[in-house]
This record gives sequence, structure tokens and C-alpha cells, in this order.
Amino acid sequence: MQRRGWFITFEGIDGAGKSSHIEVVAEALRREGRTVTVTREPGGTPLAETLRSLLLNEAMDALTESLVVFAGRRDHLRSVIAPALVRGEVVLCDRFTDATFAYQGAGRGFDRAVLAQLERITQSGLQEGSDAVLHPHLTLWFDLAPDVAAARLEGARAPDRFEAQPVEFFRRVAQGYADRAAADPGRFARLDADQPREAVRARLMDILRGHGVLDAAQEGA
Ligand SMILES: Nc1ncnc2c1ncn2[C@@H]1O[C@H](COP(=O)(O)OP(=O)(O)OP(=O)(O)O)[C@@H](O)[C@H]1O
Ligand SMILES: Cc1cn([C@H]2C[C@H](O)[C@@H](COP(=O)(O)O)O2)c(=O)[nH]c1=O
Repeated sequence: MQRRGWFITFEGIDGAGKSSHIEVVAEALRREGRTVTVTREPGGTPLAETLRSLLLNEAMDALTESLVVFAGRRDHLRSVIAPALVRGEVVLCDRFTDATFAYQGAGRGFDRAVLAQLERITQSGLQEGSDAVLHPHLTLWFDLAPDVAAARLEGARAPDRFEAQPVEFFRRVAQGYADRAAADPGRFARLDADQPREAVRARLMDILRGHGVLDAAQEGA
């Protein structure tokens, strides 16, 4: 796909704090005149939101989880993400395929070579005449120790099927994110999420200015 917009994903284990910052980033971009689509995975379309609800609530094995997330992703890419990028918008997506490698791959122990195949199939054929595979242009990785994340989530909300997993599961998921970041350092920007919100936000804005997503002249956005 011809690059006209920005596809930016927010990643991290449950409770890392990424969702707290997405609207702040969207507002900063809108102030600079950009059109922004804020979306999430699993979800982002009516079909994918239905699949999200199944994924978070119904028992299923790791292959089924993987197929469910990639099915939703295909619909989301075709209906929302790819059209927004063609229009030149900034797409801010709360989780994407790195979460599948971290949760289904590292967390559940599902075959990462199969996930890589599903990734290629699902994320290509989005523009007629092109077989390019669409990946995020920038991934903001909120890195937080699993025990700190668990303490933040305790009592905050009723846990879903993933949030109810033991801390060992999240140690594997965190390692899964670290492996993805090490394999693609140009795309990943790591944030130390064990900081007060304001410090995390300042680092986030620095990263976005450093990558030319936000105007570097607009300090203090
Ligand atoms: N920097 C921070 N310091 C302390 N608490 C925080 C910080 N950032 C977020 N929190 C709190 O931690 C909890 C999880 O935050 P949030 O929902 O943004 O995380 P998340 O990464 O989006 O998690 P999930 O993916 O599970 O939705 C919330 O109660 C939030 O208020
Ligand atoms: C995209 C994706 C998500 N998950 C898991 C990770 C979370 O526990 C839930 C929902 O996400 P939220 O950030 O709490 O809204 O879904 C997953 O297992 N695989 C994926 O590909």
C-alpha cells in the first residue's frame, strides 16, 4: 500500500497504561490539523466487536483464539484502517498483531510460524494490484513489570478471560513483546510505563515529535 497516513499502534500487557494516553495523543494531532481515527483490537468494526466479546468471554483453545483475532483484524483492516490510511489520516490503534504474538504466541505457547503466516495473509491484498503486507509504521510499547500491572488492575474492573490469568502468563506475554521489539527495533519505541502518568505522557510526545508524527516546533503539546 502506498504510504500516505500514519498507522500507530499502542501495545503492552494488560494494565500497562496505554489506553489512558490514546485520546491525549489524538487531541494533540487534531490541534495540528490532522484527521485521526482512534480504534482498537480486538474490535473496531461491528463484526470485530462481536468477535472481541467472544474472545474475552468464551473458553477456546489457542488456535481458535488466533483465528478469531485474525478474522476480526481482516474486517477491521478492510473497513477502517486501510481506507483511513489511503485518505491520509493518522490511525491510532489500541493493540494490533504484536498482541497476537505476545498473547497467543508467547502467553499461550501457540506456534509463532503459523501466526506469521496468518499475519502475512491477513495483512495483504488490501489494495488492488498490490501484495504488500501492511504493518504499523510505529508501535508504542508501554513496558511495565507484570506484578506492577496486576497491582494497578486489582479491584479496578471485573477481569476478563485474559486479565484473570496468573502473573506467570503475563511474564511470558511481556517477554513476547520484548522479543517482537528486539526483532523490529526501527518500528518499536519503548516507554518505561513505571512512571507517573505525566512523565509517560511527556516521553510519548517526545517520541511522536522525534518520528515527525507531531510537529517538533509545538513543544508542550
Ligand atoms: N502511570 C500510571 N501510574 C499509575 N496508574 C496508572 C498509570 N497509568 C494508568 N494507570 C491506571 O492503571 C490502570 C490501567 O490503565 P489502562 O486501562 O490505561 O491500561 P491499559 O494498558 O490500557 O490496560 P488494558 O489493555 O488492560 O485496557 C487504570 O486504573 C489506570 O488508571
Ligand atoms: C489484539 C489482541 C488482544 N488480545 C487480548 C489482550 C487483552 O487482554 C484483551 C483485550 O484488550 P484490551 O487492551 O484489554 O482492550 O485481548 C489477545 O489475546 N490477542 C490479540 O491479538
